[in-house]
Amino acid sequence: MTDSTPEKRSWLQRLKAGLSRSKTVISEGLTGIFTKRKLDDAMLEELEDLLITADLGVAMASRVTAHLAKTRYDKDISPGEVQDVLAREVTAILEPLARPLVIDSANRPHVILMVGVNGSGKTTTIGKLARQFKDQGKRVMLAAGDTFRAAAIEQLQIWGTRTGVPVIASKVGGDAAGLAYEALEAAQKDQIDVLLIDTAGRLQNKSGLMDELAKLVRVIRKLDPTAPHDVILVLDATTGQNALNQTQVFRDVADVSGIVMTKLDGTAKGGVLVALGEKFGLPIHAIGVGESVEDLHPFAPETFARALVGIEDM
Ligand SMILES: Nc1nc2c(ncn2[C@@H]2O[C@H](COP(=O)(O)OP(=O)(O)OP(=O)(O)O)[C@@H](O)[C@H]2O)c(=O)[nH]1
Repeated sequence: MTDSTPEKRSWLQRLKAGLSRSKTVISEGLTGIFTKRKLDDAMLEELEDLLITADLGVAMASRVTAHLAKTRYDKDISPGEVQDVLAREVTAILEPLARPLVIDSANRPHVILMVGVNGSGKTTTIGKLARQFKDQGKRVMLAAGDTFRAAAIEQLQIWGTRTGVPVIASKVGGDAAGLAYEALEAAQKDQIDVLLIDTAGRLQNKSGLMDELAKLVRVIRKLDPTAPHDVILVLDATTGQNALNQTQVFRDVADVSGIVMTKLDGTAKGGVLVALGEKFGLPIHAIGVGESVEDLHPFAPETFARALVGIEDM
């Protein structure tokens, strides 16, 4: 696919438009700082503050400033040169983490547990993934494992209808582990390729959440000792630094194997993906740049990095 095809252009434009608020913070900040000709301590300090404000994290901020201090101190430097250094550093951190979700056909089905706080975009992401897998010719099933809220069950059912994918659900207050067991049993019987299990995301009660997820995993392992094959944490980019806390908690309560970051359209906090990558090193499977199905896109680190820092030549 070339850059000029409509599909690539449209998702790229959504990403760029979405990240434009982060981009503006960074690129306008750089233009403000690098007005003087020679790089000095004050400029380096302002740069460090700017990168922290833009949610890129302390580690990235100190590394970039240390690199510039070493290579460019007392030399002329333009905002564009700093943007290039920044884009390269961000790409270097995120490149090893970009990993498309791979469905192993040896797993029958491949079981994906979706975790994350309520409102993070979990259900929407499940719907988008269901559609994408279905379009690849896979047989997909959904399990409404967030049995606490009627709205969560209904929403998953809507996605099921929309994508033509069966949904296993119970009534509100039902046992999530029992439901997951039934779903896996049905999926095995129906020769399903991918089973996506929604879960409740009540962070307020960490030990409750841990018990619930542990029980769910224990129960489905009675049917398939290798399940779940992926545990995907869905994070909302607009929560900024909160996404770091959420990752910490979910990593403690579940064996998170990768992340999807949603709502990168329209936030000034997109830089948090860099801080997340640096701190936890979890694979990044996809990013969400809007509410419709085609807005879930495999993560492209360099494109993301350049859009984030505001390099325009894309
Ligand atoms: N702009 C934008 N909105 C999104 C994206 N992903 C999800 N949303 C919206 O975010 C809201 C919350 O998404 P849900 O999928 O309901 O979130 P959830 O984590 O399942 O939350 P509950 O259903 O409340 O548990 C919905 O209005 C979605 O349409 C995205 O990438 N961009």
